[in-house]
Amino acid sequence: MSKLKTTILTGFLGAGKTTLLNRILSSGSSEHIAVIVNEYGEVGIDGQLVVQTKDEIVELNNGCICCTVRDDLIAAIRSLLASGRPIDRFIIETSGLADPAPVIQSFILDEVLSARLELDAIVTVVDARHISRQLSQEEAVEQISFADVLLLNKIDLEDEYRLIEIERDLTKRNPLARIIRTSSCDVELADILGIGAFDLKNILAIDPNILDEHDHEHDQTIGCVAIRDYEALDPAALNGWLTRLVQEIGTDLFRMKGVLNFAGEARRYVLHGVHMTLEGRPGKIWQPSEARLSEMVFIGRNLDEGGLREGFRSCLAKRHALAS
Ligand SMILES: Nc1nc2c(ncn2[C@@H]2O[C@H](COP(=O)(O)OP(=O)(O)OP(=O)(O)O)[C@@H](O)[C@H]2O)c(=O)[nH]1
Repeated sequence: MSKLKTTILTGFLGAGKTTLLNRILSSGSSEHIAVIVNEYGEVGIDGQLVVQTKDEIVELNNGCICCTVRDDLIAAIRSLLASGRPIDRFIIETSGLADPAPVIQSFILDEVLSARLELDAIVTVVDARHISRQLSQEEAVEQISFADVLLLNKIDLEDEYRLIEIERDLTKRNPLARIIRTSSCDVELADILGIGAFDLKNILAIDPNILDEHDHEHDQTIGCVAIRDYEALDPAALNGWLTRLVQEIGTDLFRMKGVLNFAGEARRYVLHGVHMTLEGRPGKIWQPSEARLSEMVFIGRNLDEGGLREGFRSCLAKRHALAS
C-alpha cells in the first residue's frame, strides 16, 4: 500500500495559511483530502473560515500542535486512518505559533504515522508586510528554516525593492527552499502538492537533535484572549475601538480575528487583524435556527485581558442604544 502524502502548512500568525488552505480545498480536485487545522486560541475561529467541501476537517484548538495538542494530532490522524473514509492526502495547518520541528518528529517517530504517511513537503507562508517584525519570534525563524517551499505572500503590500531584500534574507536563512511570490497565496497547486520535497537529511542538517524528545517552550509573555458574547455589537463603535486599539498596541498585537454579530445585519461579519492591518468583510448569513454569537480572539504580547474585555463590551449595541 503506498503511503499517503502529507503536506504541513505553516507560517506565522496571519501570514495566509487559511487563505492557502481554502484555495486548495476549492480547487475542484476529485481527491479526498483530510485536513487538520490547529489553532492556538481556545475559541476556534478558523473552523468557521475554512470553506465547506466534501473533505474531512478536524480542528485541534486550545493549544499548539507542537506541544499541548501534539498527542491529539497523532490521535486525530490515527482515527481518520481507522475510520475507513476515503483519504488521498493529508494537509495539516499548524497554528501560527507552532515550531514545526516537533510536528515533523511525530511523523518520523510515531509507528502508525511513519508506516502510513509520507511527508511530502513543508510549505511555509511568509507575510511580506510583517516578516521582519515576526522574526524576533523563534517560531517564525524555525518555520522558515524547515520549509521546503516558502510562499512569499502579500506581495501586493510591498514594493519590488523590499521584496528582493526579503528574498535575500529568506535565502540566507534557508538556501534549499524554493521561494514563490504570491498574493492571496495564488500559487499553482502543482508547485506545493505532491512535490516530494521533504528530505530528512536536510532537516537533520538544520537540527541534528530533531529526533530526540523535547517539548517546545513558548514565549510566556505571549498569550491569547478569547471573547464570546451573544449580545449584538454596534459596528461603528467596534470599528472605532479597534482602530484606536491597533494604534495603541498594534506592535504587540500579533493577530486578531473574529466572527461577529452586528445589530440588524443578516450576515456575520468576519474581521482580521495582523498588527496594524485591519480587514473585514461580510460572512455567512445567520440562519433563524442559529444563536447569533460573536467570537473574537486576540493573540499578542502582554495582553491586558480586562481592558480588552471591557473594550469589547463598550461596543455592545445596547450600550449605544441607551446612550443615544
Ligand atoms: N493584502 C493581502 N492580504 C492577504 C493576503 N493573503 C492573505 N491576506 C489577508 O491576511 C489575513 C490573514 O489571512 P489568513 O489566511 O487567515 O492567515 P493565517 O495564516 O491562516 O492566520 P492564523 O491562522 O491566524 O495564523 C486575512 O485578512 C487575509 O485576507 C495577501 O496576499 N495580501
